[in-house]
Amino acid sequence: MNETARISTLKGIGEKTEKIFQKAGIYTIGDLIRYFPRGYDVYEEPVPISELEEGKTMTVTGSIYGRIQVGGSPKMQITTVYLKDISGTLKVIWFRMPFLRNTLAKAGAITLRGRVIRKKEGLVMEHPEVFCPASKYDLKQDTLQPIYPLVTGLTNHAVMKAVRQVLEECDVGEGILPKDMVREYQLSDYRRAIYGIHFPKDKEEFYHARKRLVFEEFMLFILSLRMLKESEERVLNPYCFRKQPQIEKFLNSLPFELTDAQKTVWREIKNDMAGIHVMSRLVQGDVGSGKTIVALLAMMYTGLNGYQAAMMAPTEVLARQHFENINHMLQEYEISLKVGLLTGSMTARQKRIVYEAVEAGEIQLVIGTHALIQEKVIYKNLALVVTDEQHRFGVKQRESLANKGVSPHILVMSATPIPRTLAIIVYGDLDISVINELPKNRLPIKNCVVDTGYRNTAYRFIKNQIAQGRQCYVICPMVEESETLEVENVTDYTENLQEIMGVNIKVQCLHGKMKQSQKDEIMEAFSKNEIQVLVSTTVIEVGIDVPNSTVMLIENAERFGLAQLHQLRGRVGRGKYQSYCIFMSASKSKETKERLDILNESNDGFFIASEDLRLRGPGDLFGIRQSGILDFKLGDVFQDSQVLQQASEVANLILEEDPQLEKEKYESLKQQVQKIIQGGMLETTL
Ligand SMILES: Nc1ncnc2c1ncn2[C@@H]1O[C@H](COP(=O)(O)OP(=O)(O)OP(=O)(O)O)[C@@H](O)[C@H]1O
Repeated sequence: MNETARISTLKGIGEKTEKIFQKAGIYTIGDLIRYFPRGYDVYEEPVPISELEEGKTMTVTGSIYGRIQVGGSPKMQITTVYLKDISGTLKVIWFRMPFLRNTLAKAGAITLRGRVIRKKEGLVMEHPEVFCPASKYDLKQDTLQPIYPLVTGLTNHAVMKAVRQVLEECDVGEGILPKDMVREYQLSDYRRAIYGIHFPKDKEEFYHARKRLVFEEFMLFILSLRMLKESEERVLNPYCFRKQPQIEKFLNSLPFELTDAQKTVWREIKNDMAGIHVMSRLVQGDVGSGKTIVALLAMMYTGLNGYQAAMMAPTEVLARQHFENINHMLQEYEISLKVGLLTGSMTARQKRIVYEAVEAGEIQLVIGTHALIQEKVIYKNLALVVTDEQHRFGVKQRESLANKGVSPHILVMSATPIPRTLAIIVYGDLDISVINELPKNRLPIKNCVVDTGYRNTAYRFIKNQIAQGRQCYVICPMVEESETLEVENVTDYTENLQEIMGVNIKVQCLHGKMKQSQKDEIMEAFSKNEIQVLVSTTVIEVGIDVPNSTVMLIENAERFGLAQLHQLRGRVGRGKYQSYCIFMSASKSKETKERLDILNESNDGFFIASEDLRLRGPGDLFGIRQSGILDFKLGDVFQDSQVLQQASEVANLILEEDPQLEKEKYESLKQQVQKIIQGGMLETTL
């Protein structure tokens, strides 16, 4: 019997049963071997009847006391007995098992394992598994019994029986990992791993079995991804980028020096742009780490080389902010490049003027929302597109540009703090740069978590900061599921706060329902310090950069996720002044406190992400899981991040040693990789 044999070759699986197995996706012996349990049931030591607990599955040993009754209807016969031990008596019932009567009648001591429920007459054990004589239970005690995912008609027992038969009669092979690697990483032998995942003797055996299989699963995936990437034809770089002395001059005259991390990333980008192939690079860095300046450098570099660059921002407010900043810098440093803004809310006439200038090449740098790509903008010679991860510059957009005859360099900016190995998987088709340090002049943000009783003190603190020339954000209490209420809420809150702050301080609200032009005006006034306190919903979450703002007061902090709070807090602490974040919470729950304390303790996005993971479990960290990219059969990219790291290292080593997997020892590995690539299983990632 080999792996490709149909499961009907197994004893006891006829045509009808085969169909049921097929519904669960099990066609062959190989499918069955890799039909892993979704959990395990532990057969614990029997307890005295008096210690049984309602709602639990438990085990008791005793002897039958009194008569064995079989009643109910002919269709639903119910067998009822009483089991007795020295601590008490328990009623036990079985459904549709009248034949048990004979076994039970002859039994001495028996062991029963089943769910305990409460009925009128007291605790009852319903439909338990019978071990007769009681000593039969010894074999099962302390073992882990697999619980398989099931479909209608398929019982756990049927899967267990079939798997057991296969493992007894079939050679499961040696797996795809070469022996030397198994030894080096102290992985379990493949046969033992397969046996151990289905029928582990104990938790340790399960752990080792799972580790081996997860390792294999991750490595296969990463290897396939890399090989696919290698085999893909990368577009040759049609652009000619030369050194631009003006860039060096600009860098030298900036009021700050780039951090080492920024310098490295900038070098990587320059190399890419002058390289053989078109760039596809992700720049990852925590909030405020200085990604934007690197993107601006890349854009200037493009412009100075005689090409056009486009930057797609996630919101109009942000697009305008980038537009103002870059314009300001170009003027200040006398760089003669022209910048255009293109957003959805502009009038048709305003847009047409920009379109024409872009087409004529009079504008070299275009900043905008995704209107940049969606609408019919014709570029004279587009050579760079900067975008953010929310607008992942996917295959589709690339195609739509390619159709217009352009394949620009692509630069994606991301503030999502995910580990590098994971980033390699999530952003499979991009090269990755990491800005892993904050600018030197930064003072760590001082945090505090307080209850609403502290509000007046917080307001006094804000007044004090404003008296010193600084500015503040207040994130308004959230109102669930009602945008209208939320608007009312922000407006009322603002009026109230204005009264408290007095006439010399300008308090202004900002919310998503406002007209774009109004939002722009407010943001501009705020960046000029004509407004001192900005009361806002979370619209300011992404990317707003006003370094003079030093206080962030977040009302109802308990209602936000950790990642979102970290992004919000990232709006302060962006300049040379000491900044503060006040998380105000109306909740007294212990969990909320524990969550907010994490932010109180640390300003590090990676740490916060990992703590978020620890508290919430591998639910949906930053929405990545929702994308469906990371659905592995056994492995969990968050929980098994160490194994992922190792698997990634090994994949690298293998490809370095044998890029085409031609050596004999990699034969089965190669077969699996080809199966994955040809089966299109990686398409969601690329
Ligand atoms: N090396 C540096 N030294 C000092 N200040 C810097 C440095 N690099 C950038 N800055 C300043 O720090 C602030 C934050 O930088 P930037 O907006 O580029 O961060 P970011 O990584 O894009 O942040 P976010 O993810 O929050 O949008 C800006 O005001 C910028 O001018």
